[in-house]
Amino acid sequence: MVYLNNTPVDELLQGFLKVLGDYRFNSVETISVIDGLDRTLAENIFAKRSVPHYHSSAMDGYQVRAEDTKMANVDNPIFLSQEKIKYCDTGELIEPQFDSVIKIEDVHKRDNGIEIIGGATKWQNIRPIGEDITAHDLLFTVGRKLQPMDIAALIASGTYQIKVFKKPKVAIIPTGDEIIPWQKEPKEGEIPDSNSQLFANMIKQWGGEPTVYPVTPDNFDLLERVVKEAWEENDLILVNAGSSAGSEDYTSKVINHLGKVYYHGVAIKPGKPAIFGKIGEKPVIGIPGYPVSAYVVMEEIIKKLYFYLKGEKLPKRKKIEGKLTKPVNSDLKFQEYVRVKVGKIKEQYVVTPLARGAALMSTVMDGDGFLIIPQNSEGYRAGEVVQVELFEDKDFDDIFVCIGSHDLALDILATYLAPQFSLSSAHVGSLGGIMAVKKGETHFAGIHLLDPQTGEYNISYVKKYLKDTGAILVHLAKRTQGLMVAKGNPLNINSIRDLKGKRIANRQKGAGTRVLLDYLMEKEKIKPGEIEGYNREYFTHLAVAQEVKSNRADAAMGIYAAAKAMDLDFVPLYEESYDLLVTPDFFNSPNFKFVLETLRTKRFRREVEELGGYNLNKSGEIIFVEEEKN
Ligand SMILES: Nc1nc2c(c(=O)[nH]1)N[C@H]1C(S)=C(S)[C@@H](COP(=O)(O)OP(=O)(O)OC[C@H]3O[C@@H](n4cnc5c(N)ncnc54)[C@H](O)[C@@H]3O)O[C@H]1N2
Ligand code: MOO
Repeated sequence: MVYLNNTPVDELLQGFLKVLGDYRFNSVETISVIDGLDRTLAENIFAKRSVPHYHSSAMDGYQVRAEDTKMANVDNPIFLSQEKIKYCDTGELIEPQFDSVIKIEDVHKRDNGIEIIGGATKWQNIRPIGEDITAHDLLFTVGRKLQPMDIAALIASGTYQIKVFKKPKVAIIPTGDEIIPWQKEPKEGEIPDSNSQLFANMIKQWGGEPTVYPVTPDNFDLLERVVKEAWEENDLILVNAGSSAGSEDYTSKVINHLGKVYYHGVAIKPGKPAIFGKIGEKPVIGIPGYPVSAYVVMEEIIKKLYFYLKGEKLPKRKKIEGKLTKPVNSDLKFQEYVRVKVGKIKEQYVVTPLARGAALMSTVMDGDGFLIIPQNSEGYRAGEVVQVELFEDKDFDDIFVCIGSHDLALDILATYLAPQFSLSSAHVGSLGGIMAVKKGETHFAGIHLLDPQTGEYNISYVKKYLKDTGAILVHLAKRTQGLMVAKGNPLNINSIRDLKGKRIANRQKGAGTRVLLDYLMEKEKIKPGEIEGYNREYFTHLAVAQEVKSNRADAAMGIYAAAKAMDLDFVPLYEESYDLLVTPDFFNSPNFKFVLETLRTKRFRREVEELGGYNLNKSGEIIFVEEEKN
């Protein structure tokens, strides 16, 4: 074994399966058929009896002999006396002397019998023995994962006990001195054990039986004891964290002591420090600690291994192709798993890469899938068509893409759209939003851009950038922009002039708030060099508010609601117009009508105004239309 080598993922999987030889998760147990949902059959099943197991009536009506009805027609009604018929309900046994059923609505009841005006054919409205399932038919083969109708059919055809594969037992061993049980409130430096539940629930989704062991501190003997115990009780053992090069990473030492490590380090990112070993015949795997690294190793390696050892077909991720909105670079040494958001604009998928950090659970939570960049590839350019493997098969028609400046009103709007629709938003600032509308990469964008010449908001930008594409500007809110300062305003900051010599947290170029700050600074003839932190950029109101809150900045330009959310003081400076810039296509779709109607409701307006610093009297008003030119 080479310590922390860099084995390509496919080579590792093949090699490790070879190491595991004939080992399989194939213990079998017998269970009642009614407990069989989602269980995997370990036997072939043949029908014990036919369904139906007797000739039965398919309708409510009268059993007759077809022969007796032959002559009946409209002009020649036939009367059948009580002895020649028998009433039956749907599903009832057909008596041997009869061979046909006439529906109740096709007969006229008479005293002592019925009258019919049409002949019945033999076997009409009768379900013969075995119509559905015939005794001795092969129903299912080994490996069938039982579904609700399967279980119903098994019961109907006489199988009550079934042999299924035992659920593979998977041990999950969280380790690390900083890791505490998930129920405890963490102090600084402590991390609640969230990964174990990630693993346990993935294992459950795969039909396995996870057991989470107590958190084990970074200690060789303690870890060895838990691994031994878990090894006795389980089919697969997962040890979490302690896989990288740090001196307290005991996982590989313990595996090597009890068995052997075959691979340490795989050429994927995130997830590279994973460990693959074997104790006795059982696989023992060390999974990296960062949640996304852990998720990638589970999805890409453990899942394949698990289904192989279970003898089941691997559930594959659905793939779609879409246009990349931003470039993604990749490390040549690794196969990279970039989490992406997917939107569907005019029948085309657009793919936006999310942040890359291996610790960012939110990138899996908010993401729709993986963009997998092969080893030895430098990545992709913006505009390239790329393939995405979806985490879940979704209906993208019900997802509205909103790329632009962020506002809390959009979050509230999202709560009104749910559950029919969801809002997939990316925060790239107002100018970024305008460009996304122009390039057809979003349905709409939130924008608030001041025209320093006219003092007017948004319209001049739409005229300038969207004169060919066309777009509709719909008003969302008037909101108060100002300075967020520490509680009690200890530095007595009351105007833009007071920022001189102070530390600020600034918004990124192209953000409406940044344009406004520059405008106000220009008016006061203040140079960027006179304000510390002018060049430190953040992407949201809350991010800059957080900087003030934690005293890394004295002030930040932003909206009242963000100051309030962070319990900061607020110095109001300017009322701006925050509008939605909508593509003509989306504007004319029924989906946008729903948005527009929501913006105009009292309830929505009031809820946003309650955040403070908002006026929604005119939300939903169409303020400017730039016609589409062909
Ligand atoms: N000097 C080096 N440092 C690191 C390297 C390296 O090559 N050299 N690799 C980095 C990479 S890449 C990864 S991935 C991580 C893997 O780290 P470990 O598997 O050793 O895990 P830890 O260091 O113990 O933890 C990392 C991170 O994950 C959190 N964690 C751990 N267990 C849990 C849990 N059960 N629930 C939630 N979160 C958990 C842990 O607190 C850490 O924040 O190493 C890099 N470092
Ligand atoms: O492998 Mo680490 O998992 O890149 O972040």
